[in-house]
Amino acid sequence: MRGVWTTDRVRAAEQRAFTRVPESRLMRAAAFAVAGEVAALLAERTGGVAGRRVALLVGAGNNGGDALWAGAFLRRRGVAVTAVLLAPERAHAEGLAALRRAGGRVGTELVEADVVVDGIVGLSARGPLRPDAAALVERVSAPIVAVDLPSGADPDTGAIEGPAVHAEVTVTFGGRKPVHVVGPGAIASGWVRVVDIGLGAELGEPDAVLLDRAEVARAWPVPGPTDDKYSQGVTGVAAGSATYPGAAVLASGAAVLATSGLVRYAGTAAEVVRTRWPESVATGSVTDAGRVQSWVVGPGLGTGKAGRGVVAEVLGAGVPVCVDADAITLLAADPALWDARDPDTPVVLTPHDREFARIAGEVGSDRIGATRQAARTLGAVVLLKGNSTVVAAPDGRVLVNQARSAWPATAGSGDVLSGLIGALLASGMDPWLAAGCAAHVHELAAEIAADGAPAPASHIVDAIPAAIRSVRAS
Ligand SMILES: NC(=O)C1=CN([C@@H]2O[C@H](COP(=O)(O)OP(=O)(O)OC[C@H]3O[C@@H](n4cnc5c(N)ncnc54)[C@H](OP(=O)(O)O)[C@@H]3O)[C@@H](O)[C@H]2O)[C@@H](O)CC1
Ligand SMILES: [K+]
Repeated sequence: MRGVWTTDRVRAAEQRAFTRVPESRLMRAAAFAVAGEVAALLAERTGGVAGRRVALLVGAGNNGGDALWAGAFLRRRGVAVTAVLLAPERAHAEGLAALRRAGGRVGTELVEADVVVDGIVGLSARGPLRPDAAALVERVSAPIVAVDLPSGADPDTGAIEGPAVHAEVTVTFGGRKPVHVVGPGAIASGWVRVVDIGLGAELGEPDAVLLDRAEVARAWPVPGPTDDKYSQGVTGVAAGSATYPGAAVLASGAAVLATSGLVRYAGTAAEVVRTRWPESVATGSVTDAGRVQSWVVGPGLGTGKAGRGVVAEVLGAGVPVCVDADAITLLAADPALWDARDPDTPVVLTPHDREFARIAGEVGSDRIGATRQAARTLGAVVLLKGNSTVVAAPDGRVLVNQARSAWPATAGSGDVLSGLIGALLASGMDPWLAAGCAAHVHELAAEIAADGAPAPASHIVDAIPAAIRSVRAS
């Protein structure tokens, strides 16, 4: 798992590292990596490095120092470097001297450049770009390499509440920060390159993790020679209605394709589900469904009395439950429904922002913090949907699944995700990991289904086997 650390943690690691390595050496290591990335981008965009032009946007702190040192390294490769100082009297003195020694130019006006380096602000960033920096960034048309993070984005939340840099590449040090993985900052970061400048060992346990594809592959249930349809887990799906059977078909289909376990559908869309997924066992009610190892409840269920009864029944069934869509709305409107919950069985809630607001208050700008808090308060795994999906467990663990495209954002897509989660819960997987693995495969299936053009949720279901195959081949 790749880690994500908040700025407090990075600062603490930095202080520990300074007892072994002088600050200036860490800065030069950071700057050297930035220079390498700038040279690679120059070569990719212009076919060469020597003789190309780079402008450095330099703020008042060490982020600007990194940029100035990177400029000095680029001079050695024959690049024409001009530093634009936003706060000339506070620019990093050593970095400035190094750039001047190497033959770099220094000014306060933006010049024509093939690549621009954003050294305006890094870990000490507060709020959006200030007007002078914003005016400068607005005039940049060349691709930008951001030092540590795109200036104007909040390092700890990825929130962008005004003008900000939108980078092609971000070079960061030691480990990812929340800005690189969540919120608009994750998009503004562009491609993120993490460089270990000697901080890695000092960082300790991460605040959040990103699941690697290989980890999803290892966790995904694969039947062994002694397994049968029951030992792989039986997923119950309580979703959809006779009038709106779509959600039932999508959630059941996702569960059918996710594992080799059995799927039992319970609800008024039984006829349609049985026709579309003949391998499932479809009955009219939860009471008649028989034994299951997990329930998925909510998609297309409706928010009336009948839906309420179904939610109460599955919450009291003594098996893990994935609570989605209408079931979340029902729980929010009637907290007494929680009383039906078996306290020993895990619940995974899968809200989008509006559902989250109903059950746990407005998400706000700190998506990781809000999800972690909700998981603790509700005593449930909470999966907050979004461009980056955040999954928090009641014990404080957080994982982030970053989308590579926006294709999953389509009608019915959430029904597919809940079916996948339900099947993994039935297999006995840790609920937090189950939600993370399901989000990963869901996103990949959407990408495969889309293949560059919009794909409806039913095609996302059909792409699940290809997504699992692709994950397992990694
Ligand atoms: N961690 C590590 O191990 C290593 C870290 N290193 C590097 O150090 C960087 C952190 O440097 P840092 O702490 O000196 O401050 P930094 O981020 O440059 O900010 C400078 C000043 O900008 C201002 N400012 C604030 N908000 C603003 C805004 N929105 N728009 C415009 N300006 C704004 C504010 O000044 P103010 O005007 O408020 O006094 C602030 O003090 C880190 O990101 C990495 O690049 C590497 O060198 C080596 C290893
Ligand atoms: K920056």
